[in-house]
Amino acid sequence: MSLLFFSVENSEPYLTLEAKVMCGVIQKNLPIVGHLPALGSNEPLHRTLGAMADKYGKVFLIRLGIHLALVISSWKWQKKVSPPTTRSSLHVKSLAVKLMGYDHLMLGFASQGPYWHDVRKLATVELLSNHRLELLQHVHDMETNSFIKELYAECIKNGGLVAVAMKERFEALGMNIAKLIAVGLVLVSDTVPFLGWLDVVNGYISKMKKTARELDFVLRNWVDEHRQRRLNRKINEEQDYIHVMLSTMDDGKISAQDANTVIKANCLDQLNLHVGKQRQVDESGIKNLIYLQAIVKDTLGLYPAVPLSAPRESMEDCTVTGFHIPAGTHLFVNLWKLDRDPSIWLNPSEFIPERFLNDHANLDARGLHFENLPFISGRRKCPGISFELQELHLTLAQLLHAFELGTVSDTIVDMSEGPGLTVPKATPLEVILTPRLPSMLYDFNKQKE
Ligand code: HEM
Repeated sequence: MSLLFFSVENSEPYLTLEAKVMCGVIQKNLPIVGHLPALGSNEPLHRTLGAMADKYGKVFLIRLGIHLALVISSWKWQKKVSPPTTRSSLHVKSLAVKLMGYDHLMLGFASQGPYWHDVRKLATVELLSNHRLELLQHVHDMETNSFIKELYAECIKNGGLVAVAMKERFEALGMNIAKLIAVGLVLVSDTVPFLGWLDVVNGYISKMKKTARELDFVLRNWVDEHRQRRLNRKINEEQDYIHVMLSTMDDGKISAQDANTVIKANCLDQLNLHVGKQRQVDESGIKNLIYLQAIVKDTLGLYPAVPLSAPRESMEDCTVTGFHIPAGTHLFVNLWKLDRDPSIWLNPSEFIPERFLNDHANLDARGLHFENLPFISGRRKCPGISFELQELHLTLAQLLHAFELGTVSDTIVDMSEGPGLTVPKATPLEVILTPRLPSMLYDFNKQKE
């Protein structure tokens, strides 16, 4: 089977418009059942298609304007229609795609072909390669540190806690990092915002606290060991300094007691500063934060930033497990529904990161496991996976380590989704931040000097 993607910014309003005009459901051996009022409503398309999957099954056809579209909501089906090396694909031509994708020049909007191939290679081998991300790890660390520092400073200025609208903050952080790391993919904040994970604040404070404790534990062990090693080394290094002080004493310029005090203070100051810096979690510490990784996985499953794959088109007639699929049929994979399959996940709509510690411990989100596909799989899978995971882990770790998070007046966070290609929150997220760690870790004393 030959399939292909195209991406449409704001594709949901576009699809909804067309769907309003002529939309019905065809199932194998079933007639069109009529119009779907829900498609004309404000409900996000992935939810509408998800509800249809509950009614009509994990695979069904809809009529979308003049096109037929196959909608897949099960990982078993997705596996059958999206082999990683699908060839000879045809790009869906549409005016909307042409206009919004700069005449198919943006990577996500480009037709499969030599241009897409070259730009994709540039993105995966150069801009977003693991090697490059490793080289530029300090950019991630630096930007995330100053993001946390800024929030911390606001807390201090406000007498200990502050209410912050997070969306803009995350957008600015993502933008800064993306600009520095992948100049040329600026599209990130426009089309692939990656902020949905903070929604987990909704009733999950205890899980956040558990993560913070995990961070404390891992870092404390590391710091204790490190502090001891560092102290020993520092004492050796100070030997030279001591010799100088002793000779100054011999000259009668300083007493032995004063010399001792100066040496100790000097030694401890430097050590505190050094250890203080290390107590802020960095990229190298993330691999030990198993629970934090589970939180990110479960959040990506519950709130995939791209809930519905961009439609692809079959170039020729084909059969998918007994179903006849005519050439020109569009394909949508409902990633949102797929990640909530009750035959795989216990209580799929609930936030239970523990599932990734036990039964599904070996699953990762990189497109190898079809049960969990927030970045999709195959040739058009997201090239920003490593970048994104690095950023999510680091920002979440730093944030939960540095602050207690709460909601304004302890209200439940409104989780409703707004319209768009990605899943933005309908209402802005405001959280109350209260520092957990001493200000020494953020170099405020040093800054005052
Ligand atoms: C949580 C964050 C993200 C998620 C869940 C995500 C998910 C996805 C998915 C599902 C697709 C395939 C869409 C389709 O059906 O065509 C995709 C494509 C893409 N993503 Fe991401 N993405 C994320 C972040 C990023 C970031 C940070 C970047 C860039 C630094 C990025 C760059 C791209 C590009 C360029 C494509 C198009 C690839 C192509 O068409 O060959 N994504 N993403």
